[in-house]
Amino acid sequence: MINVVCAVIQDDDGRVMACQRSEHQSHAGKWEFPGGKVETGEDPRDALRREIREELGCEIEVGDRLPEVKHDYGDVAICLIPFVCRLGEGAEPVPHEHAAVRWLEEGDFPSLDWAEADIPIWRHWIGGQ
Ligand SMILES: Nc1nc2c([nH]c(=O)n2[C@@H]2O[C@H](COP(=O)(O)OP(=O)(O)OP(=O)(O)O)[C@@H](O)[C@H]2O)c(=O)[nH]1
Repeated sequence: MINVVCAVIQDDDGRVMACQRSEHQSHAGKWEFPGGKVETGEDPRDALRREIREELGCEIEVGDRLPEVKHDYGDVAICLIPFVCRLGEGAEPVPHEHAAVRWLEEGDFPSLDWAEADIPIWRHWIGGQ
């Protein structure tokens, strides 16, 4: 089981950032929350800040942890750990690895083709809003 952290980044209008995996990544074309694998011994929040710097070239403020989702893709099983986040002061995210970035309103979530592990996360998110 691989621990993967992801960021539910909220803006001031309550919209949330979603990223589309690019064609040279696994699960190409699927939408996800930005993040990545936690390295051995790494604090999950530090891992998330590191991944967001790599993927979006910016700083985030990492807040509350949301319920994790365990999902077996067959070739790999992950434990996906989401955190509620905000962009850092003056941050301007630029996708370095993803094919696209979108800011979603509540009604937008069901229309995207999500990575399977992410579906319980956004359902929990919009259920709690
Ligand atoms: N970052 C991220 N990864 C996710 C999410 N949902 C989900 O199933 N994953 C999966 O978790 C795994 C680890 O993510 P990663 O971004 O570090 O993967 P990677 O491209 O470096 O490695 P990989 O291509 O070998 O899988 C991938 O298999 C990815 O598809 C998510 O919301 N965010």
